[in-house]
Amino acid sequence: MSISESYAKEIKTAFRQFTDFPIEGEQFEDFLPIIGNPTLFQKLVHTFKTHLEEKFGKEKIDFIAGIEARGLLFGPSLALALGVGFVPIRRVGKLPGECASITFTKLDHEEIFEMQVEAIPFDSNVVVVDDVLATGGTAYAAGDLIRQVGAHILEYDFVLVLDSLHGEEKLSAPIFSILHS
Ligand SMILES: O=P(O)(O)OC[C@H]1O[C@H](OP(=O)(O)OP(=O)(O)O)[C@H](O)[C@@H]1O
Ligand SMILES: Nc1ncnc2[nH]cnc12
Repeated sequence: MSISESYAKEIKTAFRQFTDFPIEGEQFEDFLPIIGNPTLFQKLVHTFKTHLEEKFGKEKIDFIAGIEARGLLFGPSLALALGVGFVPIRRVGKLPGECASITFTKLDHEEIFEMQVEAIPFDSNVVVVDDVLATGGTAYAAGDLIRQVGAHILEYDFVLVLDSLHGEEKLSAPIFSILHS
């Protein structure tokens, strides 16, 4: 078994499943135990870093953009490991200054996400990160914000993709995921 396969196996085991969260009928995949364990957290960051450096080299990525809430928890660590900047994508009303904005649907409600327009210079190359890709609405919205400021999405990186929800079909940039289920 390769190092990346063995790390992926450990990361998979650490996910916890919660039934009927956040609403009835949903099976929630909780990745927080991974970042609660420094050894696993290192392995998570190492897996993304190794993949991104192999695919894009050390120079091409300008920013990691992390999606609220869980993309904000490991995105900065990955950005630091890669030696690139980190930019947060947050729910409306949390970021000061001029923001790009997008409205989308998440489960049973509407959400508005924002990104500061001066956070990413025109023409920058960005990797968007989050814990889980489910229906793809959140990741699509994040991608729209990146494009609104004239930057490019090199790739979306997830810890887990829920293949049965076909979120990938909504996205117009490549996807990398440590795990699929
Ligand atoms: O692909 P989608 O169907 O859009 O779902 C994926 C999103 O859902 C989860 O966030 P959630 O809103 O549950 O958590 P948060 O309130 O902590 O951001 C997850 O962290 C992703 O951001
Ligand atoms: N099943 C799930 N687990 C974790 N995050 C999610 N976001 C949407 N669906 C999810």
